[in-house]
Amino acid sequence: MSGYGAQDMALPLRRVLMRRPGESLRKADPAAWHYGPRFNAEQAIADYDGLVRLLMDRHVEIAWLGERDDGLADSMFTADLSLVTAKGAVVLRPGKPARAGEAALHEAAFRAAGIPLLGRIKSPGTVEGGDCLWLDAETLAVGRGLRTDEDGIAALSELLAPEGIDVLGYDLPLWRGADACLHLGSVATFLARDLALIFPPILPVSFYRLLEEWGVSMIEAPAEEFRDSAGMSVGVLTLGPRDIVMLDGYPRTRAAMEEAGCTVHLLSAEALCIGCEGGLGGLVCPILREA
Ligand SMILES: NC(=O)NCCC[C@H](N)C(=O)O
Repeated sequence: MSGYGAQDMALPLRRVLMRRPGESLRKADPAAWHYGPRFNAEQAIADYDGLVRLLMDRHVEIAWLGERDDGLADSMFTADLSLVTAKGAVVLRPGKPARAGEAALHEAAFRAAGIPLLGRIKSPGTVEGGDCLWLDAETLAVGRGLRTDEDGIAALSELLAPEGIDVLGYDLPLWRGADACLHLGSVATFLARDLALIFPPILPVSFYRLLEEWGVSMIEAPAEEFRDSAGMSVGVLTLGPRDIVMLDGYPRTRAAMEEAGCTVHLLSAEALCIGCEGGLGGLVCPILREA
């Protein structure tokens, strides 16, 4: 497969960029990386392999970023470092300083895959992919918070404007503080173009209004499961419209999605997602989403 372009959050996932955790995760100091008490590197790697099997069973093509012992413990969260458009990849600049070295890995992977580089976010701006949600191919909503800042949003907007893409910024709350990971995608995930899973207590009001304007139906994630999952219950992986992978152990969130017509696949990945403070959706950088 050679196509690229993923300006949509829910079209069928065909091709992705991933990085299997290995030595860098094994050697990670949990306090330095802000990993939680459920962190366990060996279990996280086993959890990750479960996700890979699920994607391979579904014939999703995986382009691999090779694992090296380079100390980039968070680098399995590939969704945060790039956005892939129909015109090429945009390599982002993470707001978490320890992740800065990941950008070069992504650039090299796109070069190797023959995917042109549309641009990159440069200092001083920061943008993380977890903050970026496509409403349609011409409209990108971006959360402005601790990981993505005003300079980054301005730079992304300038880069994408010639492609006819509007970039809209939405303020995120501080929530659990400067060291924690909170993205726009932590509080809203598209399950289909017209359906989103949201966590209302910390959803930006203006973004909520935008979803209403766009006619998006919203499912509210149960608060106690959001809390018990340390905020990871909303960050599901959308394989295709209403075709969802979520963390096992959150039955009320699952039931809410099933009632809205979703097929839900469960993955046991506590050590990986709750331990490493990232959602399932963050583990996959879509290269191609296509009907
Ligand atoms: N999009 C995502 O779900 N990203 C998760 C990133 C987790 C990683 N530990 C971080 O703090 O950046």
